[in-house]
Amino acid sequence: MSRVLLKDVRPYGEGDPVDVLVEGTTIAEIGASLDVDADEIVQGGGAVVLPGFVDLHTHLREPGREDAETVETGSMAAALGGYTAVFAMANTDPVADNAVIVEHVWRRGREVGLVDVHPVGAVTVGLAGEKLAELGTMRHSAAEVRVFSDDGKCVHDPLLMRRALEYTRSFGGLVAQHAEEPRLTVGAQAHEGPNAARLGLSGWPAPAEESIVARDCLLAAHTGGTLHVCHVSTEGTAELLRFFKGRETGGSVSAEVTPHHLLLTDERLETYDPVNKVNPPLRTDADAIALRRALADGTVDCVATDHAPHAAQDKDCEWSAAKPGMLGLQTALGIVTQTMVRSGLLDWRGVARVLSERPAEIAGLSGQGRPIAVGEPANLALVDADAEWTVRGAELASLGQNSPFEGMRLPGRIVATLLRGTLTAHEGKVRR
Ligand SMILES: NC(=O)N[C@@H](CC(=O)O)C(=O)O
Ligand SMILES: [Zn+2]
Ligand SMILES: [Zn+2]
Repeated sequence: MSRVLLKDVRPYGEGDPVDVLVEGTTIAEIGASLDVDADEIVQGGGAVVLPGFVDLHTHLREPGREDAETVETGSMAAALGGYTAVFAMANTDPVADNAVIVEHVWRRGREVGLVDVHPVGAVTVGLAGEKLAELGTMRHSAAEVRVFSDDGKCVHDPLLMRRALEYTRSFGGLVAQHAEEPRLTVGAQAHEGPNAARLGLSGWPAPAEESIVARDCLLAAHTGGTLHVCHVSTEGTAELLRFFKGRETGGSVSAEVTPHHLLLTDERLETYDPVNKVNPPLRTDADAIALRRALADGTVDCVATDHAPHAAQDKDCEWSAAKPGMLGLQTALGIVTQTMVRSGLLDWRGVARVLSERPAEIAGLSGQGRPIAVGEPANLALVDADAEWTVRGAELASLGQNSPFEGMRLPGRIVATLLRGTLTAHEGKVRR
């Protein structure tokens, strides 16, 4: 059995440094200055140990756009970012709306072996919003799909959404909704407000998101289904979630916020640089502040990256022609450290909750988001909380280079990532 010794680390950033011995796939011993042999020693230098991160919202672009990202390059980015599990969205080409495609993505993830790649199944055939996909077949495939989403598009037909909630309920699945009322966002290019007006960009109004969130929370309660709200972007959505989560109902609702919606606002649109184009759009300062608060108090359950790599030709063009989306996997921890930890809104226990424990619970992953304790699976991320680094899109593992954080100095560096006891990343390099 292989043994990895993590020297001088602080679980959840608490107490004096200890050593953590990993044997095979599990944590075997935790104690001060362990005197044991190991195949590999990782010098922690006081680094914070957290459970490996779980991303409920990743775009890996395979099949179909392997020029933007593949399961392999996306897995590398994930490992370097501290992730041990990612959920690969279904808006590929062909769409992951059947057992063949989800099994392909699942198998590729296993072959690469750097992170657990869980395919998300489409809710409707071809993401067309007209007919339910074969959800049960995907659930019972080798990929064991549990999370279903038409992300990129909204399941806007309320009857289809109702049926999806009812059907997924029958096998313990959930529907992750991209909340965007399409009639309110025809031609939308930017958050509807003074900045978009001044820049001449057509608006994406907050109620386009909020009206769908309210409707779907009502449907989840009525059907007893499980709803997950993707990339919450407005203060109003946070208020709605607070209201619906406070009600005693049969259904269940969870929500995620992206790192970019925690940090960036539509003030960045001034330059018309399409690296800032994303769906839902960057909003106002007041929204970002409300989202941080909602994440801190649990109204928004977790952080999900919405990692959306794009090929250069889809971003290096005029604003209206550019595709929406931004890289996220390798910068998420840095943004969360900056917006949530440095601001005092979350401690490292809280970071473990929003980046690992809650997403693992929402998706029903039994081996992820576990306590850092003897006998538990060794899915771990080591974080140098004090180190700062400068983001360079070209140096990130993704094929696409569309990072809006280019040139920013971020706190919080991933020292190492372990997937079931095996180092997948160490000192900025992927381990194969
Ligand atoms: N977020 C984005 O702006 N783009 C995503 C789709 C999505 O998450 O809605 C993509 O697939 O590129
Ligand atoms: Zn989306
Ligand atoms: Zn997405």
